[in-house]
Amino acid sequence: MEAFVSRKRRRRLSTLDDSLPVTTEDDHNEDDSTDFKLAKLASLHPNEDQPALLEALLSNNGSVEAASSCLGRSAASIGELPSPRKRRAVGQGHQSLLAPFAGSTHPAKKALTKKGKTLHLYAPQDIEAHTPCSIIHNFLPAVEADALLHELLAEAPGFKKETFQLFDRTVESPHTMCFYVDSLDEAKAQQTEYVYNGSYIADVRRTLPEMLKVATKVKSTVNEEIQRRVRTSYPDRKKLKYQSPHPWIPNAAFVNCYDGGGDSVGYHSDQLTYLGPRAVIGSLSLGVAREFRVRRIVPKDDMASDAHTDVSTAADTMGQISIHLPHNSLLIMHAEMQEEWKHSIAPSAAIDPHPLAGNKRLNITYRWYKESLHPRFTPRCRCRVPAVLRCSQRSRENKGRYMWMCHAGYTPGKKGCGFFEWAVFTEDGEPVWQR
Ligand SMILES: O=C(O)CCC(=O)C(=O)O
Ligand SMILES: [Fe+2]
Repeated sequence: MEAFVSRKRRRRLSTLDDSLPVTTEDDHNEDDSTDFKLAKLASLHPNEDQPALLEALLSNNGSVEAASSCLGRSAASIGELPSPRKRRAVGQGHQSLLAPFAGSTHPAKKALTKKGKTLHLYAPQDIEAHTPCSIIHNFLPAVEADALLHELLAEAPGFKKETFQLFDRTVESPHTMCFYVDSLDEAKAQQTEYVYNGSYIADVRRTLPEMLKVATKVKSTVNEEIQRRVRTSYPDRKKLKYQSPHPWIPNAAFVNCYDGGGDSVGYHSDQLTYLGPRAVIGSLSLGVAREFRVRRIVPKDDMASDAHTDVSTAADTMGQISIHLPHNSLLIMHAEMQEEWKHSIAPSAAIDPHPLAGNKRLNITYRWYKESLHPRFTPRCRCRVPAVLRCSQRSRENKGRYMWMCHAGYTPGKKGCGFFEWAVFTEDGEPVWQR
């Protein structure tokens, strides 16, 4: 904090400042620009990411002090804990249906998970009742799944690790991946127009023949599943606010490769920038079976009320659910997933090698890139880079609101401009441009 207080004040940046009310509580600081306030907060809460800091600032009317105490209530309790939290070992055995919920067409009202615990789910009925996902086992005829796996195994040695920025550290994802689109024109546009983590993707490939064939089946199944979910699980049997009423069209895919149990992907929500609100994703697993873990996002305000919650355990407040993803299973992440839950592929101490893939798991996440969210339409930040679309998840006050933000914070070596603008969408999730 000292360093920031004693250093020369930075130039006031306009856009974010305009959207943030300047508080009178912070008497001496009311001239501080928002990025200065963010920097102060970041120095006080190094474990928080920039969006979380910004949300804390927003929901505390721009007061660094109030935002810090809101974020800090949980951090302060670290010292009070007598010992590091002990994780209880969880049985890995297969399970039959969760009897009381079997046959239910509605998601259970009461959370089944508890702080620090992992609930393992295998049966499709349980998965759809307790998570925002549905799963179809043995999705493709066996020969087709094998052909697709062969096609991807031949590609995988050329895949790369993704890099992203965590404050001033550049971090590599602990698995490799590659991006595929359906036409050469689209690949060119992706390489020159679409920005991810502040840079362009150099290696964008054309969807392979087996992938394309399978995409047709994924498309019809995902659309059927969306309709079924609306009928069986959503209030008044209506699609969610901001969810598209149109059929889902898979036109892009990230293919992930996990080579051995050590490869993984940490908890995250998928970027909505080009998919829009309430995105649906079809995720096909091939090769080694792995655990897909999901957990509900808990607003910071709720966590703060738990005296024994610290920053490291906060994520675990509600516990997590592990979904077993065997070879040839299609997982559908429904419209409520990205905004309200996070997901990950957990590292695994032991895996069963697959006859074709050995230690590898290949995964295709089919996505629908919306033309209306092409970067030629979306706002640019002051770094002149298309802004990133995020959903406010951590503060109760702004929960569910969408915002356009400077891409930085995710970009290796870039500092960012602090750009922020609330995003406006129609009921059907189409962007409404304010300019
Ligand atoms: O490998 C998986 O099943 C999930 C991958 C994932 O989360 C992603 O590509 O965003
Ligand atoms: Fe993801």
